[in-house]
Amino acid sequence: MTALEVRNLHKRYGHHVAVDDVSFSVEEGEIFGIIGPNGAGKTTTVESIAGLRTPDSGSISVLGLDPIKDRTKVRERLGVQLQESSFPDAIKVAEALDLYSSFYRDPADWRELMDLLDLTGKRNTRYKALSGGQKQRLSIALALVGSPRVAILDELTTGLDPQARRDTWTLIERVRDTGVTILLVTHFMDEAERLSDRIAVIDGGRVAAVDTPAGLIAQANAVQQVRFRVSQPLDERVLSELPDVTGVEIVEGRWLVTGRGQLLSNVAGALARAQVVAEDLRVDQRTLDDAFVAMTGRGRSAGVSVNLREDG
Ligand SMILES: Nc1ncnc2c1ncn2[C@@H]1O[C@H](COP(=O)(O)OP(=O)(O)OP(=O)(O)O)[C@@H](O)[C@H]1O
Repeated sequence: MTALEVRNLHKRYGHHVAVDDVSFSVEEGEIFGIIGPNGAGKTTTVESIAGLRTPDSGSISVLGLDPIKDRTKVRERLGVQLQESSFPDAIKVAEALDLYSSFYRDPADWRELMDLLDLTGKRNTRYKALSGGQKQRLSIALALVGSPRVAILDELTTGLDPQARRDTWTLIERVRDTGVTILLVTHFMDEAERLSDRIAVIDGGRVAAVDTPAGLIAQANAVQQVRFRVSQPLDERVLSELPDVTGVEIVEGRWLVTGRGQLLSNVAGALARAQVVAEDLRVDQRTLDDAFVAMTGRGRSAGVSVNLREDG
């Protein structure tokens, strides 16, 4: 069943068009990522889904309900963790969870949630005394306390250290495993790639592509490189004449082959046919980050955080 359906969404602020004909749908049980440069219209889109902004035109359905007309019913079913949530400094973790759960007719067991989010040891700690990671985990817990069927998580791991980010990812997967559909807005390509079943790339208020992470990487057909040394002489044309190869260089005895598509298997096949053994073979693995840059023409300078994969 479709959990979320956004059709031809438009939203402008004065003369500025923030969202320009955005459409996508999210199936129940999916983690659906939204990525895009700063100012792309991501927050405006998810806040419209949450009923916090009124679109100029287009339609939104959350589990078959309209976020504006059916506001109360949507609130019962949709959990929202937005950017920069803040709570009263003096409130304690358990108090905040207890208070928020009282807003819902059929809340989750907040003690279980506190446990799931590894906050039980901090139950009597005041908000101001929590670390950044603990505050973030509390805001996720509060987004889930109403037992939502759909959760919106906006910039989930901004400001967290690498270990806390990984712990948060594991946690989100656990939440998804309980059947919650998750809409994840993120600047972090590694986060989107690791967590999302499918991703929408939004750029300039428009959807540039919707696909699985692997599909987006393949669609972008980004440039790849294969590097190796050879122990026997090799005619450069064996490689330069291969389909999809755009460049061959030899730098200090090291071959560097640049190309697209099935570069690695093409190069490996050509070397095998020439009976040349490649040594110290390295492949620059393509990531979602490369696909994003290829699709939007933007990288770090546009405010996109680039996280190199550890195995990259
Ligand atoms: N309340 C507002 N009034 C005027 N302009 C706004 C308002 N909110 C957003 N905008 C503008 O609309 C555009 C889209 O903003 P939005 O916050 O949706 O983008 P975003 O993709 O979430 O960006 P970021 O990644 O920086 O959070 C931006 O150019 C922004 O400056």
